[in-house]
Amino acid sequence: MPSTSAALLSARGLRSPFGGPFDFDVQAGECVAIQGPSGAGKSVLLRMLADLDPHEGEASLEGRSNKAMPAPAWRSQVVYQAAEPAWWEATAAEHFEDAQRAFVERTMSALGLAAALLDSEIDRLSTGERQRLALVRSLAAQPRVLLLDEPTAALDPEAVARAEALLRSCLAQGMAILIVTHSAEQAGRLAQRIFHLDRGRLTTI
Ligand SMILES: Nc1ncnc2c1ncn2[C@@H]1O[C@H](COP(=O)(O)OP(=O)(O)OP(=O)(O)O)[C@@H](O)[C@H]1O
Repeated sequence: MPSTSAALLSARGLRSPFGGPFDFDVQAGECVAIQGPSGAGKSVLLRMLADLDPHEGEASLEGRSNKAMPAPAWRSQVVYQAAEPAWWEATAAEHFEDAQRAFVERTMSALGLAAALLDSEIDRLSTGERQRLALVRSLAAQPRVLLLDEPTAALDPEAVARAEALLRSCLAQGMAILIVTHSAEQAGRLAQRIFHLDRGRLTTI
């Protein structure tokens, strides 16, 4: 599914024992939803794109291969958010730089989160609060490409609407988003294209 215009993100022959080869382009400002049964290889695809899982083939950002960049440089621009994001400090606040504070509080407010939650112990937060804070953390990295693995699975409908509005504003600013979602409604609301993955093979709906 490669396209002719310059893509923000490209996959060429990207594959592992768990899926592929994947060949596709995603444009700046485009959202692609990835759907498919449990175990189909959706997370593996995102993790290969973020250079977090071993793979053959390559991913490129505006034509620049991930092989030509140190992994941390690639991962700072192509950010993967796991379905169950990891936290390595006691509070969310400790995961942010001071310079990010204004952005973090603004983004938390957009997601319906009180800034006081930043200083709560992560373990005491609700699953939905942690999930939204993970989205704040992903966005604070200012990625060019955001790879989201079921980012709203734990959220109520109002919180889902807030998260989707935020993602739409990111798309309007030129971010590319790939989102794994089991919700056909969410895919329809957010995505310009839907990829269907089954047993590691990709088709476009
Ligand atoms: N490092 C690994 N070692 C062994 N098996 C793996 C590894 N990584 C992924 N797999 C297998 O690859 C398959 C795809 O896993 P993946 O997590 O991508 O599925 P998924 O489509 O995201 O599923 P779900 O919707 O349940 O999250 C699964 O069968 C999984 O067990």
